Amino acid sequence: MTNSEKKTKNFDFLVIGGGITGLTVSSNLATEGKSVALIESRDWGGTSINRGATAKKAILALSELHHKIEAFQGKGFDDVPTINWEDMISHRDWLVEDQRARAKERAISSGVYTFEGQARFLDDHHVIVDGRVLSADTIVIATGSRPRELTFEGAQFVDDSGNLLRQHRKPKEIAIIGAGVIALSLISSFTEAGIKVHVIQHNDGILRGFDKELVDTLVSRLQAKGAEFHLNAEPMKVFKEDNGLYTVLLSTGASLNVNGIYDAAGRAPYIQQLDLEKAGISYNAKGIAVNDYLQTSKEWIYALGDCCDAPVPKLTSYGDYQAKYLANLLLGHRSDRISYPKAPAVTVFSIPKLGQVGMSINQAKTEPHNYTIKAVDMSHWQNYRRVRDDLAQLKLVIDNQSQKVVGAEILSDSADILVNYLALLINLGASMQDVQDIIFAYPSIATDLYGIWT
Ligand SMILES: Cc1cc2nc3c(=O)[nH]c(=O)nc-3n(C[C@H](O)[C@H](O)[C@H](O)COP(=O)(O)OP(=O)(O)OC[C@H]3O[C@@H](n4cnc5c(N)ncnc54)[C@H](O)[C@@H]3O)c2cc1C
Ligand SMILES: NC(=O)c1ccc[n+]([C@@H]2O[C@H](COP(=O)([O-])OP(=O)(O)OC[C@H]3O[C@@H](n4cnc5c(N)ncnc54)[C@H](O)[C@@H]3O)[C@@H](O)[C@H]2O)c1
Repeated sequence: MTNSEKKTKNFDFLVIGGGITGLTVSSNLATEGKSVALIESRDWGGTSINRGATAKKAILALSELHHKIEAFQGKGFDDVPTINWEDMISHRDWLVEDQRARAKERAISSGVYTFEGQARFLDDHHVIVDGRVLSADTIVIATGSRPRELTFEGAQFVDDSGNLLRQHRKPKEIAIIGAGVIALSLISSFTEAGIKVHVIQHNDGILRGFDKELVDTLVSRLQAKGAEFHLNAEPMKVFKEDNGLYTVLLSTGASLNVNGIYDAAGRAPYIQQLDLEKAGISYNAKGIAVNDYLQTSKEWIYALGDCCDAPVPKLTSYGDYQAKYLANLLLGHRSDRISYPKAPAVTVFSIPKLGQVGMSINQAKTEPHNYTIKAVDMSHWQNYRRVRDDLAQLKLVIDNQSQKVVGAEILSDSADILVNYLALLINLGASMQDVQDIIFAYPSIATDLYGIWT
């Protein structure tokens, strides 16, 4: 240790990573009078605010409007306006900067001591950041994830998918590697702006965890809007041309000429920079190993969010849930193991959106004696017809024994709303009578629940 490293500052809690999970856990601890240090190396608010959901949905706001106006062309709108790409990205910048500043401000106003710089462990009680040594009785790791590293020739030309959303100059044509949730959430925002999008997927499994029929309908819509799917294709080599464009050679023999190529081929825990070995913390390729209390192999060091290997999806919603649990555990408000809600809701924010709650259709199909799948075409229902949501489809998973809905998948512009209503009903165990006993504002997506929840 150097002299400056010897001036150690002690805290009750030390939290590494200022994403949503690190911010929530540290603010909740500080609010109850604990001394808490929070360290962030890049952008306050982490992936979610800067490169994920917030950035994506800022742009989706305009893409959805554009899509709707197009659906009403000749039915109230004569012309479809062109999206001004530069202005749309500025709108994103404004929202992201605003949310980033508020995220840091929220921590400070809760009493958290914030530090900026890359933290790494010196031992199992000490962390160094920007030449300063910080120590605490309890340490929380919330360093998130990064795009998975690609290894083909020219992979250095492939950009982080998050950078797709902050490029001020409009590209003409782009390629995205991977046809998972990130790619499918982003494509519509580009095609609505008139950008040609190539999606490269190394097998034929687009959005693997979702019902194939609904995914195929979504893919047909995306293709009609200007997306081209290259299935059973892998990038073999990327090189930069003299004119600034990139050539992507695919395993199928095809070659693409694009303005940019982006990595949406899965994410990996961002932990290599932490020197975990010095603290004796165990980890694997999926993240830092944790038990059901989110404790690592050192019992006073915890990990949560995208950087840990917990048996749940790596999503903001789960990170936030873990952060609230952990703060309560560390404050002594609870002592039980973490358990996760039985019917979580997720949405792929494409146009139309694809929502899933509770048991998936794929899972239900493997147990036909236990579950019945009911397909409902909602496109002629007034809520959907009114807004020309012509693809609206719902699939319900019904438990044969209880006759209760235990899962659903929805393809619709309003899937995020309906999926959350269904999450409420499934998680609260609502009966048919419970729903009939509520008066919802009529007519709205909620009033459709009278028909769905039978
Ligand atoms: C394009 C995209 C779209 C997404 N959309 C959704 C969505 O719609 N809904 C949803 O629920 N989830 C979504 N996700 C997933 C979601 O963003 C992550 O699950 C969430 O951000 C994880 O939060 P976290 O706090 O664990 O990690 P992060 O948000 O990654 O935050 C970790 C922070 O730690 C910092 N850090 C790392 N190492 C150090 C260090 N050594 N010292 C100090 N600081 C460090 C990083 O700079 C980062 O700011 C999306 C992800 C992407 C990429
Ligand atoms: N709306 C949401 O909830 C949301 C949105 C975006 C991201 N996320 C989170 O981000 C995580 C990462 O998303 P993602 O889309 O990167 O991962 P993903 O695992 O969903 O999809 C990656 C895809 O890339 C394919 N792939 C992998 N290597 C490839 C290669 N060399 N060439 C071609 N294809 C390849 C995979 O088969 C897979 O289909 C998600 O698991 C999720 O937790 C959530």
